[in-house]
Amino acid sequence: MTEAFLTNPLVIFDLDGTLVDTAPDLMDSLNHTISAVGLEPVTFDDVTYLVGQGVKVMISRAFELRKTHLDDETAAKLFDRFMEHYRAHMPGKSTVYPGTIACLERLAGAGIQLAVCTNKLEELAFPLMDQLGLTSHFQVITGGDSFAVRKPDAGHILGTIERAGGEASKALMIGDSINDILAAKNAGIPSIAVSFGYSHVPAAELEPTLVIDSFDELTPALVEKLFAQS
Ligand SMILES: O=C(O)COP(=O)(O)O
Ligand SMILES: [Mg+2]
Repeated sequence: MTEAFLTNPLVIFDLDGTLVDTAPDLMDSLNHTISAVGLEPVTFDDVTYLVGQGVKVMISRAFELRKTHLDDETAAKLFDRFMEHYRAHMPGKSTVYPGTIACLERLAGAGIQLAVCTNKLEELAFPLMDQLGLTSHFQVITGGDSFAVRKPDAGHILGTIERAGGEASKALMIGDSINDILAAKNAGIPSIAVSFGYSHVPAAELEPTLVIDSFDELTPALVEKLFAQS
């Protein structure tokens, strides 16, 4: 119910590994990319190490995994190769996690504002969200290149809150990786870690305010409780 809140709270979602299971496509495009230089394909087990800091970091980490040097010129070429492949196959096998849409509708119905704060580049995040029918649920979507900094820098979250017309004292971050939880801590806001994403350690070890195993658990009452505690 809208009157549950005096000011409009803002719930900020991460994208990859939180709203959308993008790993199969990220891995397909990454393997297509690194095959150009003969690097051995990565596997699904590597996802938690590779994903979280955007495309450039993902490519450089694949080279680290294979103990191979990556020079700047090759990195630039491989970045273009990744972008072309990922864009061409979008939305591919990526799916919205179960219970997500119902959760977004439940929160919005209670007068909660919704935003996305992803390290994915805008030119990938925006069309992917469009194609999965997610865009209209959010007031604001910011990507890894929307500001001069990105998660885990507080500036990414604070910039998202500002664009949404929200207040840090009434904002909550929900994500799957250390970058999300650290960014929330750096911004001084509570956080929820989802246990089903691409974290390299169990969600509880990220030390969020709370861990959830499904969006079915995320209710307006829970959001209100977290603000009351913080
Ligand atoms: O694309 C990435 O590496 C991370 O994206 P995310 O911030 O939405 O998890
Ligand atoms: Mg993520």
